[in-house]
Amino acid sequence: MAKKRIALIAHDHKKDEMVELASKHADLLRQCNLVATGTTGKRLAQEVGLTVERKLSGPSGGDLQIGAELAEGKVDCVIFLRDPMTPQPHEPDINALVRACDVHNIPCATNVASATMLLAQLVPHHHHSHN
Ligand SMILES: O=C(CO)COP(=O)(O)O
Repeated sequence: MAKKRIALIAHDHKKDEMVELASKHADLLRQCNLVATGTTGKRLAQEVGLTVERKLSGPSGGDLQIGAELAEGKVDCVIFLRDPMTPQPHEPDINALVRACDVHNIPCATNVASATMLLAQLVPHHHHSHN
């Protein structure tokens, strides 16, 4: 089965949570192709040791780059830890990415609880038969 391509994006106040989430699921994430916005990707590489393709930072267009890939069928799953308490200058870009997920029916988790459930479903478990 082809590797899943997962997009990982977190706003500044959510980056610690993203690093913690990715650390917990590092074994799984290492089996995937990862793409991230600039600063999120940098932290995941430096602090979790993941290999991540880095796009531009969100406010410079990173969300749009990921949204464009997604529209072309190149993204299987999005984890987007948005900060619901802080206005973002690039809110239209954020909405565009989440909208693209809905247009193309791509799973998009916007908080740690849903991200945890999504990741648990991502890779089919291999059952060993003991017959
Ligand atoms: O702003 C973002 C998503 O909207 C995230 O961008 P960074 O990962 O570059 O901080």
